Amino acid sequence: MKGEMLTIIGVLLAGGQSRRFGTHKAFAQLNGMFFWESSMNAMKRLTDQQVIISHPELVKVFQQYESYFVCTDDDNVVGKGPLAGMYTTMNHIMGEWYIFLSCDIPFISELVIKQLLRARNNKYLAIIPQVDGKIHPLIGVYHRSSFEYITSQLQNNELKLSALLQKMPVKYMSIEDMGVERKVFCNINSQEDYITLQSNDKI
Ligand SMILES: Nc1nc2c(ncn2[C@@H]2O[C@H](COP(=O)(O)OP(=O)(O)OP(=O)(O)O)[C@@H](O)[C@H]2O)c(=O)[nH]1
Repeated sequence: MKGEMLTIIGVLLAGGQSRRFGTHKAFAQLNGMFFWESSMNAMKRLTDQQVIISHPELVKVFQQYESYFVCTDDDNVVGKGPLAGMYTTMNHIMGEWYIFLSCDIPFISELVIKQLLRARNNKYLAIIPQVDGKIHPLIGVYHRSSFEYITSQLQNNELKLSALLQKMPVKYMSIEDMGVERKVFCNINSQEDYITLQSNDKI
């Protein structure tokens, strides 16, 4: 998998257990579209290569859809949450920048990703939205150099993304900076969230 340096790698993180949701939430739907497709569509046109880093049960399912590169977390980090997916992708696929998106943000839009990418410069290792004081590390753009921080977090078993971001130079962007609606950052964790989403089309 390692090879020529690509510029921007789009990574869909879909290796979670969805314990709170009860079934794999990547395959929940809003308006006839799978949640994972909303994330992929938001970044597809802006990236040189797309990767789905998935749960072992889902690899074959994802492979049916399009010719995305689909893989699972490396054995040495399996069970360690989203950081494991970030590590695995960076370990195998060379890029300068990586867009990491979770698979439970059905309102995500291409505009958000464009705005995060526009903010890239050599001062920051990550560009992350911050909405009403809450950070969204899984709607993020990360530089290749963040790999060493991710590796160190995993080695120390510090698996919270907020802890990772505290160690790196990060640019935080508000909804005003990006010119987008608050709604695009809604994420679905439980059936209750999903029912609310279906009844109101918002949370
Ligand atoms: N590759 C990979 N992705 C993960 C892993 N854990 C979570 N994710 C992804 O990270 C995003 C946020 O996940 P969470 O909602 O925090 O965790 P989850 O396991 O999906 O759900 P819960 O079991 O309810 O906590 C989702 O897109 C998950 O698929 C993991 O171990 N590996």
